[in-house]
Amino acid sequence: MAQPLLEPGLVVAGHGRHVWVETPDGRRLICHPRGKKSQTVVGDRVLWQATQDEGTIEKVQPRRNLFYRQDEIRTKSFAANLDQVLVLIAAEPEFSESQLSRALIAAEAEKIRPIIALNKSDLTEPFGRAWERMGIYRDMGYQVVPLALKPKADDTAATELDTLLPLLQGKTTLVLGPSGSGKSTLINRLLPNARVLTNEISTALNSGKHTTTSTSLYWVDAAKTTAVIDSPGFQEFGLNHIEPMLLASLMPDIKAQASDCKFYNCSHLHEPGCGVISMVKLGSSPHGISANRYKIYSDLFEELSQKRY
Ligand SMILES: Nc1nc2c(ncn2[C@@H]2O[C@H](COP(=O)(O)OP(=O)(O)OP(=O)(O)O)[C@@H](O)[C@H]2O)c(=O)[nH]1
Ligand SMILES: [Zn+2]
Repeated sequence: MAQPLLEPGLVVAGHGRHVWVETPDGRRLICHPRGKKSQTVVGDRVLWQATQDEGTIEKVQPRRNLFYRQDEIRTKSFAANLDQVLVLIAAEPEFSESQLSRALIAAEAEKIRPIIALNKSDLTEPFGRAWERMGIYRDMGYQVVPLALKPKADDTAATELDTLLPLLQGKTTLVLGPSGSGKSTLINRLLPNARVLTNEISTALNSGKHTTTSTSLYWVDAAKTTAVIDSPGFQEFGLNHIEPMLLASLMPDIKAQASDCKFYNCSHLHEPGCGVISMVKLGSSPHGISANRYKIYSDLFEELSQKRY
């Protein structure tokens, strides 16, 4: 008997154990994983085999990287093979530096370039304050892009996406952002049909039973070279897979001082002669570490030390 034909595909949406796979010629079909253990996530390149009108995933190609999210109970992978992560925050509501730092650490851990976009530049005063708070992140080398995705005032000049679009071109970008930062506005501006697609995906994957939104990959251009991945409604990134002793190397401001420590295995929490601790005292002077960032470091170190599973 001839070997059944395996076809290539890209996972473009996932919900529970069912995924939507897109074929190179643009067809989309529901696929189920083979066996209980195997798991596929959005962005996975797979080989699948047709079964009646659906498919079975036979093989997941090796991943370049993998991103995690976490809820109260467990950590789950949810997106793979990313070129970059766009962390969207806004002048209002005031963003949490802890949440921002966690997103940056998650990206660093997978060696994915993060871009920070600060939305609502039309809100002059809060934006000015927020832009200032971003100063230390710019000093760390992160690119921070100002945006006005949907200004309240009728200021059309400010609505341009010109600064952002070239950064997305030809890449697969995971868009992350806290509620209210303008993520839906961004997705809708990049792809006016996204909402329609979301409904289509929910219907396909849930047979219309309920409409829990899922992580989805959208093509921004007709040639399918530029993609954004949207993962609605989640707050926490899975960081539990990170060794606490690696944390400093994933935070550029801490890392820059960690070579000055007396002990090679310094945790930068209490050791004498610690290069990091001495720089915290300098606050956010050019080479200092802000008290806020150091607190984020020590809190997260503690968290990662406790939750080892
Ligand atoms: N002033 C101003 N308001 C904006 C801008 N971009 C988005 N908004 C508004 O901010 C609010 C939140 O935007 P959404 O796109 O719904 O934000 P979201 O991140 O998807 O939030 P959730 O729907 O809660 O996940 C909406 O009222 C938008 O109209 C902007 O550039 N300037
Ligand atoms: Zn140290």
